[in-house]
Amino acid sequence: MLVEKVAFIGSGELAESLLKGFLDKKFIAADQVWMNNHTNKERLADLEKTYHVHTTQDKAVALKKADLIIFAFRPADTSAAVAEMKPFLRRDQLIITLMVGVPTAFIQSAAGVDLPIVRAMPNTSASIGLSATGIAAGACVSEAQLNLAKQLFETVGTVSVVAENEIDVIAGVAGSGPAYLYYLAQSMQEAGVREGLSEASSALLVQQTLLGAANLLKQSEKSASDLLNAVATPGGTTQAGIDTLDNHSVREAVNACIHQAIVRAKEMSAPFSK
Ligand SMILES: NC(=O)C1=CN([C@@H]2O[C@H](COP(=O)(O)OP(=O)(O)OC[C@H]3O[C@@H](n4cnc5c(N)ncnc54)[C@H](O)[C@@H]3O)[C@@H](O)[C@H]2O)C=CC1
Ligand SMILES: O=C(O)[C@@H]1CCC=N1
Repeated sequence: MLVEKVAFIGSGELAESLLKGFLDKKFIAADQVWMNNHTNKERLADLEKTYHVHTTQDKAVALKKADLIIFAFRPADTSAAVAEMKPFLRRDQLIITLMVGVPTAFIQSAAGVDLPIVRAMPNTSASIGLSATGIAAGACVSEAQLNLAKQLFETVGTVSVVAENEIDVIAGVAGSGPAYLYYLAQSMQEAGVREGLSEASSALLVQQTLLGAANLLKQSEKSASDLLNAVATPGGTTQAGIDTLDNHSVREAVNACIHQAIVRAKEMSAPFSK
């Protein structure tokens, strides 16, 4: 399946991360892309200037002849956005929806048409081709359409095809996941500075440490716990640090963090599941 025209409805942080990744990997060319939002003309002008894509505040223009439509607005804006799009949505268009907590069945029923809708949960690392994305097929999606969505997200990272009820878990682990690591990076950088490093030096050391550890975790045959043990010389500095994390119940905190993110996804889905 070839894609002729892609419309992004909603042009915020995630839409830009995906756009950048898709263009860099040449899955689509800039002149095949229409970016839309409903109020922020300046944002559209910036995107047009940076990526040379088409932009429009008119949904009819964005959606006309679009064969791939990406819903990238916030969950709370779903009903209004789908109502605006309703006259222009057709069964031969593939929709990819990114909103946390919004089931494909809700969009289907709000649109009033049997639309092929793939639910996807990528993360912002798509901008550099390193997203961990989960995708799930809605009721009317053919195998070819699911494959197209898979191919699309494979251009910007790894893809796990899951059942739709697992998307909330993927949101909690991988959609929000980069933020947990940025939180860790912030904390490590601040600690480095507090202990006497310059801001620049601490930032570089932390960036490279995270990058090296992530690459090794991906490339090595060893598990995270084997790799941890390889760093922690018995009686050494690492063990002193890890014992302190354990004393502060950081493992439990990470579990609770992911659990709460998933609970929030479920809370957010409540208005759409009635
Ligand atoms: N930011 C992230 O890392 C991730 C976000 N998501 C999901 O992606 C969606 C977008 O998130 P962000 O990009 O962070 O939000 P954002 O707030 O940066 O962008 C939302 C965009 O939607 C536009 N919008 C609102 N109502 C609209 C309407 N009626 N018609 C057209 N455009 C409209 C806004 O103008 C804005 O451009 C959310 O639903 C979120 O749950 C999913 C995975 C990761
Ligand atoms: O924070 C959020 O709600 C969105 C969904 C996953 C990542 N960002």
